Amino acid sequence: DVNRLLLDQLNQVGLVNLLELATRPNVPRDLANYDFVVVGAGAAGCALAARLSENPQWTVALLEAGGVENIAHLTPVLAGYLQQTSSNWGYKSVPQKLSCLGMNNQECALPRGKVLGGTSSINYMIYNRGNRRDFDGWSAAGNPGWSYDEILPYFLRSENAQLQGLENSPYHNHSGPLSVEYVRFRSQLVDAFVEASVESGLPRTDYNGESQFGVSYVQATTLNGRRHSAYSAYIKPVRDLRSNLHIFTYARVTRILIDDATKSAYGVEFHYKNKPYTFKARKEVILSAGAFNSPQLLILSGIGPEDNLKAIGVPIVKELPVGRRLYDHMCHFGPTFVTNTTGQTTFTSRVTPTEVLSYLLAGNPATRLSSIGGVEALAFLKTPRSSLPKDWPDIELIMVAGSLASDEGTGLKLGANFKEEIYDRMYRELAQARQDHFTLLVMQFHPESVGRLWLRDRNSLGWPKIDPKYFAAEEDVEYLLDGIKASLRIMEMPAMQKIGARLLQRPTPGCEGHKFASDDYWRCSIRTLSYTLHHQVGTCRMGPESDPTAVVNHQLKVHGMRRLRVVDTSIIPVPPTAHTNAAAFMIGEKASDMIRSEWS
Ligand SMILES: Cc1cc2nc3c(=O)[nH]c(=O)nc-3n(C[C@H](O)[C@H](O)[C@H](O)COP(=O)(O)OP(=O)(O)OC[C@H]3O[C@@H](n4cnc5c(N)ncnc54)[C@H](O)[C@@H]3O)c2cc1C
Repeated sequence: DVNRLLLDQLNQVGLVNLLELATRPNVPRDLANYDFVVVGAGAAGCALAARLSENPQWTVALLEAGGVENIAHLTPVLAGYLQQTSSNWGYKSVPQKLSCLGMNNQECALPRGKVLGGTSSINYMIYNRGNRRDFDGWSAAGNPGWSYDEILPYFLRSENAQLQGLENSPYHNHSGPLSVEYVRFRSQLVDAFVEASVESGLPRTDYNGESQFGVSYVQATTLNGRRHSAYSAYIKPVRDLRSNLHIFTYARVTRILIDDATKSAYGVEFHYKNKPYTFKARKEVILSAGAFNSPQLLILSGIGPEDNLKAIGVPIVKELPVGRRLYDHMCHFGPTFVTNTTGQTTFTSRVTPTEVLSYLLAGNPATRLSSIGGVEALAFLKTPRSSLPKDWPDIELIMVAGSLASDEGTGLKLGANFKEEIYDRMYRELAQARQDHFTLLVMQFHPESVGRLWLRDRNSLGWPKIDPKYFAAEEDVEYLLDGIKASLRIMEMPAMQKIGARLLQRPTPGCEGHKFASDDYWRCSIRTLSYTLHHQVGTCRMGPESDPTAVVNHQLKVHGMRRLRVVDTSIIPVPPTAHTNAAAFMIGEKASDMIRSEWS
């Protein structure tokens, strides 16, 4: 019927969310009581709140600092632009000495989602779970319940896979809330890359299946070519059906309320439209505010390292190493290769009005608009330097049908804080000539470098200080160098020769003193074009009480505290062999079971 059709169309373009905000603002009632107060509607927070509210006896408040998604969030090709919107918290690192030399003021950009859906609403939508050994390692480190065999059911529970050829795989489920599909739009460049990878000896693989090792077209958290965020997957389908689930946007939590005598959390303070409010939690307060904001909230509430709490004048409730460890996955943004093809690189300005109409109105999932920011394939490799077991990759190549030139310097360059001269001297000409090209981002999975996060003052609306210390360990650069060499070997394969793929002959600014493409040139380039894939973990590290680096235990309860958990990627103890969004959903799902079994 016409109304339904109209609603469907409005939904497609994200307008329903905006209307919802205008017509149904959820105004908080001061001092309201809930069973559970969940802070942050990101990947883990949405999964958790949706699962907890399945029990009609329990009331759940989900508090989110940001607003709602719109058409830009839903359209995968625009991923790179979202970092410049108010849906990004906009964090930057403190100036780095050994990395991000190509960024303004040597500050690495550290985007995070600030919107219903959190970072799952602004990320690049790559769906990737990790290696069996990652989780077995968590379990062996004193975290019972987190081995691969025990967490796989939670990855599956969240997934609704529409992956051709994997219909019968025991590693995929087809009935969960989160849609996972292959990106339908594919360039000739990715076909050549996959073929060349196979020619170089890599097997074709399902990197979320039995073995990660090899090459695959990318699996994405999209539904019919549109972003499927935590909000779209978990909350939207149920929010009108559950009167026990209350969702508040633009609600910025500033402190956890704690009874000092019993060390029990009993509520939160937050700001809504510049006014302070309090919510009480009868059962638990759960922080799902992400790898930067969950530790910030703990420290603001007196749970953190003694020196930091003393320095900012917050009374100590519990001394814990909050923020003391910060891991991430660092990349080299490149190498970039030009090709003899035409019309294959994802230039956003090349999107035609016909493609837009066919995507928006006919819902065609196979247009350029469904490309997840140009990412088309992943390859998981081992470098000769790795001493890890043979089935545990240490490098990933992320094949992107473009570069900073794809949006002519209007999106990614600004989002990542690249200096103008990087764009001018390496990419501008590619954009002007609409020269076909692609980039292989080379990412290291298991870095030795460890950063940290702390607070400079007790301003609850301020930014945490973040020093990721990328490449403090020299060895990390050597891994990426090996990864770059592996990518160059793939370029020598016949499938790459067929499309005339050759290294872009534009030296990285600042590295001209080294012979182009020599080892020292690449080492310099790695420290200059240092690009994080935003997989920050470890700031509220999970581990047993005996572990001096641990903040939460295996049930995600904050050590020494009662009725307080952290449920998000900050609990991940070491960087996984994966991008971190899938793990966030898994953590939300698993936490909901732990909470259910405790309170039921
Ligand atoms: C640009 C970018 C691209 C990425 N691409 C990928 C990818 O392709 N694949 C992948 O697997 N991973 C990717 N990641 C990483 C991945 O998306 C995140 O690790 C994951 O989504 C984090 O989930 P989370 O639940 O831990 O936190 P988040 O999703 O960040 O959720 C935290 C939520 O808490 C809210 N919040 C924070 N503080 C407060 C407060 N004080 N009061 C109220 N609310 C608050 C935030 O606004 C946010 O909504 C990317 C990340 C970024 C930034």
